[in-house]
Amino acid sequence: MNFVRVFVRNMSHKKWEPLKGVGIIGVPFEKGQKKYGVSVAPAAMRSAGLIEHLKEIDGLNVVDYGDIETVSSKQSVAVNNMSHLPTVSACNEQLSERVSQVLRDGRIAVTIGGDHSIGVGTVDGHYKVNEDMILIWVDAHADINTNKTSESGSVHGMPVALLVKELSDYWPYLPTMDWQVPKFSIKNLGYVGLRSVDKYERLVIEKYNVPTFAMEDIEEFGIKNSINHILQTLDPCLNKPIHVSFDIDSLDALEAPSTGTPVRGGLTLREAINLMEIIYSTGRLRAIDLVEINPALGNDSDRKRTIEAGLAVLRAGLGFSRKGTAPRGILDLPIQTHHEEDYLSKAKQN
Ligand SMILES: NC(=[NH2+])NCCC[C@H](N)C(=O)O
Ligand SMILES: [Mn+2]
Ligand SMILES: [Mn+2]
Repeated sequence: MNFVRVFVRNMSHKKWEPLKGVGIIGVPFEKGQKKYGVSVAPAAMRSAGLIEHLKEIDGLNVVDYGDIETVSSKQSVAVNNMSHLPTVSACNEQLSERVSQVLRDGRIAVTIGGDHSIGVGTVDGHYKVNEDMILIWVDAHADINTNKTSESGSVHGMPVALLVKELSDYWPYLPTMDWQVPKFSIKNLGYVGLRSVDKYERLVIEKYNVPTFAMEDIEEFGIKNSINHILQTLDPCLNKPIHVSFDIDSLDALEAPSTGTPVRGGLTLREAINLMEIIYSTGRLRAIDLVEINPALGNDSDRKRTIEAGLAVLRAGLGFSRKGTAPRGILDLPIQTHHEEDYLSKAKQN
């Protein structure tokens, strides 16, 4: 009787078996934009103690899946207004596989970029494992240009448009991208933090009614209501896996100066931490990308501040509590605080 009940419960919760922990993937890649240095971020994050910091989170098991090997593609196909497409494509193809592997291993996939063009690989890899996933794009920018609407020709401004099926007809044939079939629906996308949106990007967001909390909306509703509204809208039954693609430039340029396309007037670190804590607390967060940290930009203090902000965002998304955690095995310890000692010795004296 007991056995049957346990068995049934396990069956119905098959998808939400307890996670084994997180898997870290580094993507030292910068060909999705034009500035030197964003490819250094995974190494900079690692030497700032990324793995150790995450291991300090109570009970979190961390496995490092290493870096994606990024090589310049020798294929010389050119697509109009799309810089380094074959190289971007080759990196994302590998990344997609690695993300799927981490998720299939029962871990949250934490990907450290790299520029935001790597969102193609992370979301593609997540979608292959969880077709019902929802995507929260936290960014100053919408990254939903096509090669026809982009003013920069940089693929880091195009990943969302490459991913969503509703925009597939707006692209020409993209050589080297055959591995990636845009199946993800724009109906499962939400934006947080926008404040630099190109004309056609705005058109797309309005046409498809993408739940969007730009900075002025966050001003009005606060970060907590904003993210809760997005989660409710995309997933009214509150049972879908969540992917957060976090561009460090969503933070105010004062909080995260070392990034390629900074925009003033962004999220405070406190808002970003709160956002990640709320998403973590759903128990459904399955993938985080942290992108666009560029340690080569700014001075030492800029670099340090930006990396620390990135670490704080990741920790908040993975269960770190600002209230602190009790030491393990506390029940076995004789609990006696200094206060109690004082009190007892005073009581004895009297
Ligand atoms: N991931 C980023 N930081 N993207 C910035 C994109 C800027 C601009 N909208 C463009 O398409 O070029
Ligand atoms: Mn971005
Ligand atoms: Mn951005």
